[in-house]
Amino acid sequence: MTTQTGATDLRADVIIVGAGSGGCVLARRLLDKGARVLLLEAGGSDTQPGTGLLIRAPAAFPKLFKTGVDWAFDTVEQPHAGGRRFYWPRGKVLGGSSAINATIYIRGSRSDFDGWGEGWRWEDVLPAFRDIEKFTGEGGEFRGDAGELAVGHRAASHNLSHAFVQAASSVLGVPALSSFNHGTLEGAGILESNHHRGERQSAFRAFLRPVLHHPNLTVLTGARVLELLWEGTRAVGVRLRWKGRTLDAPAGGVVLAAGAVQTPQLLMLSGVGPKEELTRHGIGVRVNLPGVGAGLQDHLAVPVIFRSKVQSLDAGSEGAAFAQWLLNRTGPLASNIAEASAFVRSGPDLEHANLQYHFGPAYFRDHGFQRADGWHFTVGPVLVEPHSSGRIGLSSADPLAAPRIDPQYLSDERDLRALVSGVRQAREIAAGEGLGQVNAGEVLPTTALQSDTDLGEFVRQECATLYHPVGTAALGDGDEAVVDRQLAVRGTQGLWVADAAVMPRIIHANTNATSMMIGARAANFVSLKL
Ligand SMILES: Cc1cc2nc3c(=O)[nH]c(=O)nc-3n(C[C@H](O)[C@H](O)[C@H](O)COP(=O)(O)OP(=O)(O)OC[C@H]3O[C@@H](n4cnc5c(N)ncnc54)[C@H](O)[C@@H]3O)c2cc1C
Repeated sequence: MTTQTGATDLRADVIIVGAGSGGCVLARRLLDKGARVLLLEAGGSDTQPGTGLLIRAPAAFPKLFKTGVDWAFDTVEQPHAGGRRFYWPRGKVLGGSSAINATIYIRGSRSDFDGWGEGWRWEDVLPAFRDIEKFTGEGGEFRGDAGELAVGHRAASHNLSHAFVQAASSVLGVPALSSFNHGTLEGAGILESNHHRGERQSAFRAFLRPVLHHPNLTVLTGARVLELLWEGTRAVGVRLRWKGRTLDAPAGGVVLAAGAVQTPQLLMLSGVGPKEELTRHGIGVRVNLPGVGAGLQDHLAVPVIFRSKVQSLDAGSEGAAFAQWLLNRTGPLASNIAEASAFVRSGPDLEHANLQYHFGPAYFRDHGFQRADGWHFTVGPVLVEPHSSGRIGLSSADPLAAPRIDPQYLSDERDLRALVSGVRQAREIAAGEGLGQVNAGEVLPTTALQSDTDLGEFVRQECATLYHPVGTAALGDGDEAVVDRQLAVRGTQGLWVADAAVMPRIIHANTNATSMMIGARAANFVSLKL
């Protein structure tokens, strides 16, 4: 599958590897600055038969799992989480993971970014967030209304989601909020989404599709980058597989935006990474950077599910839901399943809320692969301040092989304790004012499980990724930093990273908005050096 637009040769000022959240925003902002951009995406178009409509219908995202638009990675066995291998979906399509995600739009908090330090504090990143947003609600100093990305409340939220907000705020003693995007992550509220008239707005749809015929833009789909090309320590292009051929594409600079899983893999395949890891796989060391692949963090979610006395989102026929969505872009498929959230501290001594409940007026377990008849709602505690961290390594020097993914889930005891407390609190919320009246009984973990030991075992067996890996090419100043504060790869020239990999510490919320913000800011740094 190929999309070739604008200029037809492969010569560019900048090559961007990966048309995901970071890559699409970066490409658009570089075009705006007059650069010639070659964007290389391993996946295909987002309008392919079989997946195109499922990408556009927001609540259909679980139907995209393990299809052709999903890399469908697996972690290595996780010794602290029942020895399980965790399934990790990642988008392999124009738009990347923003084309298969749950469309929640949420920035991190002021303290998240202040913690990243110089150049990345809240005051530094806020203009970039505002710049990308076309916010449909009440504006104000924190919001942008002139950007490309539709942001705001969905046209409709389920009554159960409103009941959750009421119950969570009264049980947890936190305020009911109209938005989480003002820099503070405390309270309960309906989540904002990236929807436009009932359809998903991926980063590709918002930022690139409108300018696809720009003369300075070439987008190649089905273009798998294998490694970087070098002159000494200067990146001067990439080698790629495209239409069964291996090609070399030169450029004035290269930006990796292949995501937190594959950006470190590409760096290592190109000789940039921890010396021992490269040597083990027979790869020559160009720059010994021990931080590449290290510092991997993710958010873990636990399904706590109840039967509902009122009709839930997933109760009707799938065919009818699809017909309604096709007709006027309303109904269950115009939802994003995780419609509401609440942020709370699992203990009084914590500085920040470390749990984010995701509420869905539906049965959501095992990425949606496991279904159940009847009406349900899910109150899923998600650990947004994990202490465990792992790494991305190589499984082989073969660029077409999947990398070795080891998040080391629950290796820090505090993470298990926080999630167990989250399960207990989810039960309280489900019994709270508003939700208690429609709660027809606990399905998961089941009321039989009450002790810390039993609930701990339940968490180990049932927890799943909330799809937010970050930190594998972290920005900073120390020895473990992979990129500097302008996102340039240390020890190299002409090479940058612009995706979720650069987050030096996972934010306390969903990671898509921040990945796009990183793409937007990267354009400023890269264009200065071209
Ligand atoms: C199922 C799911 C649900 C999620 N839900 C939400 C949500 O509701 N809200 C939220 O805020 N966040 C959510 N996230 C997380 C969010 O989408 C990601 O953090 C964000 O998209 C990451 O952006 P990125 O630019 O780092 O990588 P990606 O968007 O993953 O982009 C990387 C791109 O690089 C391409 N690529 C990789 N390797 C190569 C190569 N060698 N050559 C060429 N191209 C390559 C990939 O195909 C992909 O298109 C979700 C993620 C998933 C997977």
